[in-house]
Amino acid sequence: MVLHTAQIIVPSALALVLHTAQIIVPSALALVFLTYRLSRKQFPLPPGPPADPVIGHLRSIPPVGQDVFFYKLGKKYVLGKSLVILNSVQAATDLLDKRSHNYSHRPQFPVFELWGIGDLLVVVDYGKEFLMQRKMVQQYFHKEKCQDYRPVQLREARLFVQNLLSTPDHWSDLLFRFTTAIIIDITYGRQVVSIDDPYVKIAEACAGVAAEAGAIGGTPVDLFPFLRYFPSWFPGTYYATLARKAVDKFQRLKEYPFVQVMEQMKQDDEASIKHIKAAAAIVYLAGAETTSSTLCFFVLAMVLHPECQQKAQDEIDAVVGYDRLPEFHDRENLAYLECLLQETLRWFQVLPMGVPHRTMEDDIYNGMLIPKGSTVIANTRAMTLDESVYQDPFTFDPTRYLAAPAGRGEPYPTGPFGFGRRICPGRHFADDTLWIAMATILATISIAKAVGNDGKEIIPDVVPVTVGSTSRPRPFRCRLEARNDAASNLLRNFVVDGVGLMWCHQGKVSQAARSTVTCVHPFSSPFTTAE
Ligand code: HEM
Repeated sequence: MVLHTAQIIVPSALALVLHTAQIIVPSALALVFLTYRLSRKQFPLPPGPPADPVIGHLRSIPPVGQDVFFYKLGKKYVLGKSLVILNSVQAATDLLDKRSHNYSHRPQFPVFELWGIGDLLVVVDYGKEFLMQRKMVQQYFHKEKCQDYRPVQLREARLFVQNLLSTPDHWSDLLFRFTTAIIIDITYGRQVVSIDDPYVKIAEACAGVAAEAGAIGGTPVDLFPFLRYFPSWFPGTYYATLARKAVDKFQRLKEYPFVQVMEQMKQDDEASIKHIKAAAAIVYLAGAETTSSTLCFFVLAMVLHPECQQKAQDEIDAVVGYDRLPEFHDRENLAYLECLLQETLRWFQVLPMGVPHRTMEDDIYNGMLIPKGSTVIANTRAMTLDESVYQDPFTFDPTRYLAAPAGRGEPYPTGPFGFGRRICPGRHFADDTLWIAMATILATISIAKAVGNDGKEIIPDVVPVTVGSTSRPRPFRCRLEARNDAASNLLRNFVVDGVGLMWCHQGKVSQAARSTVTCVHPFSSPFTTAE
């Protein structure tokens, strides 16, 4: 017997629900289930599009561009059943924030389990293990604590632009190394000084695998976990096979840095070692690629909108001047740059559909039943394109946030960092990294369209590539040059402990060149006797 076939279609822009899998159960069991369901029958399931028998809507979900697919569908349907897509900030805050006690679980993630990292915070189900890891990460990344890491972020931002000017064509690789270097320094207490640093290589390898791994919680093997036990020739097992091949890369991400830290370790009990290892690994995994991809969107926006770049540079020149580089304390005086950062987060998101949540219990929302165990997805892409909130939502326009008459006073985007008890614990830290990177780049670098062999400017494609759950701009070329002599001199003169760090060119630098910038290293500090 096929369950959950009936759907009521209610046009609305709120959200929608899809039946990812309709289950065939023996009739006795179905009877129990149906009796149970009859008592809830006064509340309709949210509507969704027509489904196939057995596999439900599996065939209708595209492998790429799911955020826009759900955004368009959300204009037609309201909340639904097994897979609930929330397309409005209102629905997401009502459910994921205000009823977070019921919406903080995660669905099963067989792909992560096959990688051997099913115990990491981002995928671990709500419970004891979650609370332990979440507390640990939050303890080191709450807003005030993040100020401790600013010296490292500042140093790396300046090293990044120095290296950018030496090898401008590698700008997107350098961005990844920039965000990874910060994470590695504050997490494991190690300064990245070489282009071939093993920590960066490990992060790169894992990011590469994750980019090909399908939507988080949305691959056939996530929707039908039993597929993991089927041979690789069986339809729908592709992502399980891929995951098995990558297991060693993720184990290395978890183990390698930790082994290094163990050498400095005092004795500790086994349970805390396990939690610390997992918490450090998720920071390593979740922190670098997300931030560097957001910065790639920023570079794209600057190439396509030179007028916005000019406005931000004029503001920086007026506030910071020409004889120093931006510092964190300048932030409060750079209102346009603030809007530019927020507009970058709204324009495109690195995780346009966040990470799926799951309900613990049945819930009634706006007269509709959201059954226990539903997978709930906050579709941030749809929220940031909501015409009732943002005028011309596809246009990159930082002034939209300014009060009238300069702008329209539209709200900063809600959702790029998720919702409720699972909201990104690294958001304050990421915000600082994004800000100092943008401020330093704009103060020193001019970003322009590349010129092709035909002498014409190359206009990059604005539509990002969304593979699986993550989005980033399609690879594009651009022209990056020092803005003026003052900027060149400031960069040339920026040194760490008296020695400029051009690690892109020099490979490794000597111990003497290493920074003495001090900061607390969250996950190594519990072990080390003296830092
Ligand atoms: C621009 C950069 C970033 C973006 C856009 C971003 C976005 C997100 C989103 C959308 C989620 C899912 C939230 C939810 O389930 O509702 C998430 C979770 C998470 N993020 Fe971030 N993130 C960023 C940077 C970081 C950084 C720098 C760190 C570490 C320091 C970090 C650590 C985590 C962790 C540990 C989780 C899992 C939280 C949980 O499941 O309880 N993220 N992030």
